[in-house]
Amino acid sequence: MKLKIERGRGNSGKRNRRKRLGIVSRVNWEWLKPKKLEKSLRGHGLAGNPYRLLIGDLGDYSAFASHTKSKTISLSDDIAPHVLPYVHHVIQKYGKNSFMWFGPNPRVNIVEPDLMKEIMSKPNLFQKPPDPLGEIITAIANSFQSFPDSVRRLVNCRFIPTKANKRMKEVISELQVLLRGVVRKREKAMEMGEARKDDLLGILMESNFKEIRENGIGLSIEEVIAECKLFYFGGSGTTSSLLVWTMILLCKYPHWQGRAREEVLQVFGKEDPDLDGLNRLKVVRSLSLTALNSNVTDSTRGSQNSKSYELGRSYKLGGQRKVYNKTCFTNLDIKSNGVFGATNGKVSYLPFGGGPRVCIGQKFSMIEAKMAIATIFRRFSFELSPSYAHAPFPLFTLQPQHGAQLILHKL
Ligand code: HEM
Repeated sequence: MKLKIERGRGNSGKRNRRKRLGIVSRVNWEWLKPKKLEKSLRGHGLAGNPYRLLIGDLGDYSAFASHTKSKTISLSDDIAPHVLPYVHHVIQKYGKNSFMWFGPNPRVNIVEPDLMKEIMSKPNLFQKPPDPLGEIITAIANSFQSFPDSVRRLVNCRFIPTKANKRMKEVISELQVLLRGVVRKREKAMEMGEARKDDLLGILMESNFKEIRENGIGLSIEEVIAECKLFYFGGSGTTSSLLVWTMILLCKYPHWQGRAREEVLQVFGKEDPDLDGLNRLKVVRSLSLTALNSNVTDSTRGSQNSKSYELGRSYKLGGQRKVYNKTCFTNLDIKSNGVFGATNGKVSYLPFGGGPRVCIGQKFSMIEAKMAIATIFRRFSFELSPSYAHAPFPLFTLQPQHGAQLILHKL
């Protein structure tokens, strides 16, 4: 009996200690650490709002986003205030060397192309998020959700069982089961010597199989699936979004639409487009590159360095701080005197990212886009429908929020 009482006391003592430790670590995470980071950021010459408990700038971020989501802009307007209104507001208020709070995590805004390039070229100092697909899915999920849920998801990083979240979880696990089945089938085929080597999964599995056989290390099934999903998500929305903005842009500039068509007809005549001809489409390529400039709105790098790092001549970065590496602050525009008129030359041009983690599909996507453009332009001319409302909307890539209503005229 005595033993029982002592054990009981011991357990409740442990529970109390754990509770106290839990409270201490929450206070540290929710308040002390962000305040310490804030002091260090300000000490390095960066400016931003004071940290607000748990929520940081997320309330303002969401309010600005909801406000602009209900509006449309003119085709000649700068898209930055519409696409990333809060980031734009913070930069207007605090300047280029600024930061904002995503919950208790600060993010530094980087808008100068040279600094972006410097960050992207140093993947050991500025790491890509370990799960870029997770970031994309979270971004997509958040943009569909109402503010309190999305904020709680971001702040707590916990699963909140809302209807949308539950459906998202179901879809993700259905996709996982489906893909695992496909990979297992391929594994069996490989074992029987009947493997397909003419698609991404086949090539990936073959090289992985070889690596395991020769060196004893390789990707797990889950990692193979993650790679395939990354390619699928990274490659599908991006190129179609590029095509849509190229067409919208060329409705605004019918003169350039005419020049692109002339080039396509000159190169292919009545023949179907081929790879050799696509490589000769200079005007089409330049126009696509121009439309691309505002395709991907931002990308993120985390900096986990304990030592501080001097970025350009502007400021030092260091500590466990996220770097919000933005690439959107250029306009979807071309001037009549040249296709690169308003995009400040090639200096600010980073649509495929940069450094060793540059987009692996950039050449492929340009071929895809030129093939689609060549096919459409030979058969149709097009103009914007009066019902088109210009509202670029960030969903990893930029999407036309109300669709892209175009009127096609058969040639
Ligand atoms: C217009 C089309 C495209 C654009 C604008 C684009 C843009 C980008 C950007 C900006 C990044 C780097 C993100 C970062 O640094 O955080 C990236 C990475 C990536 N892209 Fe693309 N992309 C396009 C097409 C494609 C296609 C067609 C594929 C696949 C077939 C693809 C596969 C990938 C992959 C796998 C990565 C990750 C590379 C890595 O982390 O090492 N992309 N893309």
